[in-house]
Amino acid sequence: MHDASWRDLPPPTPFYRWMVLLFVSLAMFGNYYIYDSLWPIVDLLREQRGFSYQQIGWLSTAYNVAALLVLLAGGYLIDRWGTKRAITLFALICLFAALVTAWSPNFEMMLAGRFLLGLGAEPLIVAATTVLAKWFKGKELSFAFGINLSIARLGSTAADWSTGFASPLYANWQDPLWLATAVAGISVSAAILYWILERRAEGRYGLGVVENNEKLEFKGLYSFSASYWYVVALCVVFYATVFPFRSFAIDYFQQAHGLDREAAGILSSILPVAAIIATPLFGLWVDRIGKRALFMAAGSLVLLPLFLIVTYAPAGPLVGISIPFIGSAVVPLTLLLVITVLGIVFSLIPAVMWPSVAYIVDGRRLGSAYALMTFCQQIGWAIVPLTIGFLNDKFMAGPDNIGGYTPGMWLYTGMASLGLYFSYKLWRTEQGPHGHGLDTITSKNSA
Ligand SMILES: NCCCC[C@H](N)C(=O)NCC(=O)O
Repeated sequence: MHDASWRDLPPPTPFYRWMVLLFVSLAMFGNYYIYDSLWPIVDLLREQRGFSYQQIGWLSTAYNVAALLVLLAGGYLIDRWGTKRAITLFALICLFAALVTAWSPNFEMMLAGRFLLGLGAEPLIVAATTVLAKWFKGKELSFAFGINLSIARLGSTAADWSTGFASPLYANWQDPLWLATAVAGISVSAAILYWILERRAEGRYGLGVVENNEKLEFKGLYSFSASYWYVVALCVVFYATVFPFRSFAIDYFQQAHGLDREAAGILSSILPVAAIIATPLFGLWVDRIGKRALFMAAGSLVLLPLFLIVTYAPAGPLVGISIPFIGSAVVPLTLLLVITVLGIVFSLIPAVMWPSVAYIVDGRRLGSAYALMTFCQQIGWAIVPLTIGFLNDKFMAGPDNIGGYTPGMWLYTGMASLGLYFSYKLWRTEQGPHGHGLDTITSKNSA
């Protein structure tokens, strides 16, 4: 709680604000790195530990199950402890989770590690959003969110790139996970530095107050409009397609397309790299011209054929990619084009979809609306990796039977068609009398 004297204090200096953004974003960097550190070792887990694809699917789903449980209480805990304690505690949980995942060759232990990661990582993301709202409200909030997401996604990129810069570690499944544990240490250190900064700021600067931020409230669920539910439905199917695809992508590129691990990691990294560059640009563009529902429908349309192109189209000529200090790769042109386009869609849809909620939902219920959307997101994202794992096992997918990966690709395509349907329904609704101006409000004509 803030007393009246807080309002008399000067606002934090820009330097102080950007330092807070940097440390909170570094905490997110570690969080994303640990999550994605598992995907470059899928083949090693199968070869050295005898895991099935479905067990790999469970390692992904365990994260979401924990996130679903903790998201119910996450907002309450952040309010009760304050963001300083909450971020540090959640970063420590992520560190412990990384340690448990790396520790034992036992599947159940690894599952427990991924479950713990879900307990720490998703509320850390919510707490980071709260910090940004507190420090940047009325300033460069959207830009700060963009930077924060880009630094977080650098964590995903670094995990993919570790197949190049840390290639000697990939002789066994465990060493890359120890590296992830070390990166988790960066996350905890950044959280502690943020704590110190905010503590020093108290009594010196007046910070904004964030009320009812990100609290999940099921009451009043029925009063959200049809447009809100179409956005939520798109969010569910979109992330349930892209995140599971990323989880299995490196292994898929190795087994079905014959790439080595380094090349597969570099290829997979194009998706987050494209997102780092293009997400803020799409955000700026859509703010200028509106057409949000149309952009979401266009993104969904572009997504639709990509998994079938990867499966059925000729691989095309080989092309070289070189990333200074990281490594180089020679990959088929078709794969390169598909992953680049997927990266553009992975920038476009999130850049438009998340801010669109603010136009559809009353400001007082925005926190609740976002929390509900994230909750639903986790449900779809929990189910699909398990199903992909089941399909890959059932159809005996592997280098000697690459057709075994095809049912999974059809599942992604089915999800993408649902995304196209929901985004079309959203666009139609927004054209009619119950629209919220998603396609018409721009930075020029908004009040
Ligand atoms: N390893 C990434 C997990 C991010 C989950 C988070 N709930 C989310 O959806 N963030 C938005 C994004 O587009 O990354």
